[in-house]
Amino acid sequence: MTLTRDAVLAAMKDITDPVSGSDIVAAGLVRALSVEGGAVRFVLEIDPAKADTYGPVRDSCEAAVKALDGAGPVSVVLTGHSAPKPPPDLKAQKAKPQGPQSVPGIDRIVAIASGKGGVGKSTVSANLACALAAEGRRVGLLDADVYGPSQPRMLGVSGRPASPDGKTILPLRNFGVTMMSIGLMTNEREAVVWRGPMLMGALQQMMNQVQWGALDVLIVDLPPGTGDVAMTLAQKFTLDGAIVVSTPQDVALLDARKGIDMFAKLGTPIHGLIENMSTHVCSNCGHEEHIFGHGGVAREADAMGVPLLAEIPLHLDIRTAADGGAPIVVSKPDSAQARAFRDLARQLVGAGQA
Ligand SMILES: Nc1ncnc2c1ncn2[C@@H]1O[C@H](COP(=O)(O)OP(=O)(O)OP(=O)(O)O)[C@@H](O)[C@H]1O
Repeated sequence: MTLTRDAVLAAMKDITDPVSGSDIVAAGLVRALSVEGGAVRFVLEIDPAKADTYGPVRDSCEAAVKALDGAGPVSVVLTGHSAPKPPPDLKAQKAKPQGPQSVPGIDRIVAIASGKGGVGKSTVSANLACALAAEGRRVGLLDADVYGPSQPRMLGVSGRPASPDGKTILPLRNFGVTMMSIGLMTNEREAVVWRGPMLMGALQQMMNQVQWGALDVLIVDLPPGTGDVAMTLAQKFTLDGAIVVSTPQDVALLDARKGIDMFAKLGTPIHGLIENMSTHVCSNCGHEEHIFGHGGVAREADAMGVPLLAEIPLHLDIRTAADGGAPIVVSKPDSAQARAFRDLARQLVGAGQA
């Protein structure tokens, strides 16, 4: 049975908001609900001062949704709706000027965004970073997906980053890419309350306290959608450009358009669109088919006057490589699939964008 948003919301109707006394759905706590296949993600927007009270509520939500027919992985994150007094560890934030800043040592910052989750933004980011490294570029990859960090797995790194002096953070490194993930700063099983100031503090820490070294380009893998992280990043740091990843489906394109609009409003140049899961090539017989349609992203790019940077095929090897901790660009560098990413990297380098 296909799981629907309505079924998810109905399942939580019996869970009471301990503050207002009404159910959590009616109290308006459930935000950013996304149901894709069986995977369910949403945030509970709460008063950060009451984070402890809401821990059990979060657990009840997770249990109620998991019990539904067709439910797969369920992720519920607590997030704060009011800005409390900044905690004392945000001194760095106060000292910084207000406008977008560049980061010393980092020549370019390029954000990889998507309107919709699951379109392959992290896969594209990992492969692009590795392909740029193979071109001899000094590349950093910041996994800023606070809701589902995936770069440590994709780049095959584990362990927590060290901070020998308590001030600087030593990033991880593999395949020539220097990598850091906001997700590595939190305990995996801990519900994180990403309050606005905390998010800003975390991003600033990632940019300024991680020892990136000298980089030609820092790729930032954003969370899906047009949320706080993308906006904070664009407002606080000088972004050289954004790349928006979409599948050819109308629904993904609709969201991709929102992403492009957001960057346009924030004054971030759009380097272009990438169509992911474009053509499917059967790994047995080589037959090509267009599972999600084809050419939709090219038409959209044309209509919006932004370049179509690449069409990445939907191929089993891309998924198994990413899941196995060595992106296709590294594990099968001569395959047609890897070539799509390598051409993309060369194109960006040629244009002075990476
Ligand atoms: N071109 C492709 N061919 C085959 N599998 C792909 C391709 N691109 C991505 N995938 C697979 O699709 C799944 C989702 O990809 P990924 O995690 O990169 O998406 P995302 O947009 O970053 O998702 P989210 O931001 O919601 O976490 C992964 O299992 C990945 O391996």
